[in-house]
Amino acid sequence: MRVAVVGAGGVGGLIGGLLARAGHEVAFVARGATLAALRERGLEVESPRGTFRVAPVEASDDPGALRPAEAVLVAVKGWQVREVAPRLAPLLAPGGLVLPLENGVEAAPTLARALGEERVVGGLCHLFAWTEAPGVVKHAGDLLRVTMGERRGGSSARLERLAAALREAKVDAVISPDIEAAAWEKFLFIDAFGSVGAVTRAPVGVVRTLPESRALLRAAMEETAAVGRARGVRLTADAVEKALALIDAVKPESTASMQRDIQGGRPSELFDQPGAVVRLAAEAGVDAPVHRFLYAALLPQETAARGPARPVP
Ligand SMILES: NC(=O)C1=CN([C@@H]2O[C@H](COP(=O)(O)OP(=O)(O)OC[C@H]3O[C@@H](n4cnc5c(N)ncnc54)[C@H](OP(=O)(O)O)[C@@H]3O)[C@@H](O)[C@H]2O)C=CC1
Ligand SMILES: CC(C)(CO)C(=O)C(=O)O
Repeated sequence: MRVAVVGAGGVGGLIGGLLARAGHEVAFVARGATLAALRERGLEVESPRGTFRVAPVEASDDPGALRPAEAVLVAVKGWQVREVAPRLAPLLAPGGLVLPLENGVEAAPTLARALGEERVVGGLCHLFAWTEAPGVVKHAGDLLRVTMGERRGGSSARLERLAAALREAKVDAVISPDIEAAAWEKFLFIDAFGSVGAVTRAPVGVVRTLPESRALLRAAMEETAAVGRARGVRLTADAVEKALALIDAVKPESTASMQRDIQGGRPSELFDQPGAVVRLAAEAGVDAPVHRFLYAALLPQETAARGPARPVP
């Protein structure tokens, strides 16, 4: 299968690298130091599912310079989706699909507005990966799952083909009957994990153990679930309990990627996670005081990292 991966960072480098190792034809949209490294040395992946190098690597910073693909995997940060979406049309082969892998719940609608509803499926991933150096990706732990689904619900032949390719690549591919609910389930987990982690500056083992910070985690999750339900998302009654169980299953020293970006003084997905909850709550007429606090408390640091310009929602 020919696959294009937009963004060769933690998620895109790992999944694209594994697909290439399994014999699929993979092209990357990358830029700057990452593009230079891919062209000079190829892509290096270190994962419990194998440590290997892919070389040569087909890569460009211009989506129009790459041959179209049957599947386009979008693995940039949430705010970067809005920047790249209008440039991706030339990457899509006739009948090709776009799969977003971002945290948050806005990547798929953003891509659908830019590329057409029919082109875009829903998606998300569960894994811990990061860029060690440009073109060098590390993956830790057993978790390596991609969940996807047609946005109108259920599966399709095109998703089955992509799932088969991912499984050949040793990625656990799951097709969800309700991808919107699956995305919100991940969202209420990751937003609370990252936002409360960033505000407390503590790893999950500390946050989940102190009763006061555990209560904040739960309150954030309940608020996000209420916003989702007000918007018609079919979250199960035990969605918050399931998200808390996931928090309890994570290694105690873990932090979420948004939290690491905030603590590292880098631009983060603040506007795509707690900022999005505040925005989506206002649209749905739901009060979201916990997220208004989390967002306000983290905004000065985000502004310092980005300068005064905010990404356009
Ligand atoms: N890392 C993880 O473990 C997980 C992450 N996620 C989610 O996946 C998404 C991606 O995260 P992650 O992989 O960690 O992010 P990274 O920052 O590691 O990777 C994103 C990559 O996309 C590149 N990029 C951004 N814009 C462009 C562009 N216009 N053209 C070419 N390349 C571009 C970036 O380049 P540059 O460095 O130049 O900006 C970077 O290499 C996020 O939404 C995250 O929340 C979900 C589950 C787990
Ligand atoms: C917690 C984790 C690794 C789970 O997939 C994640 O999504 C993130 O850190 O952004």
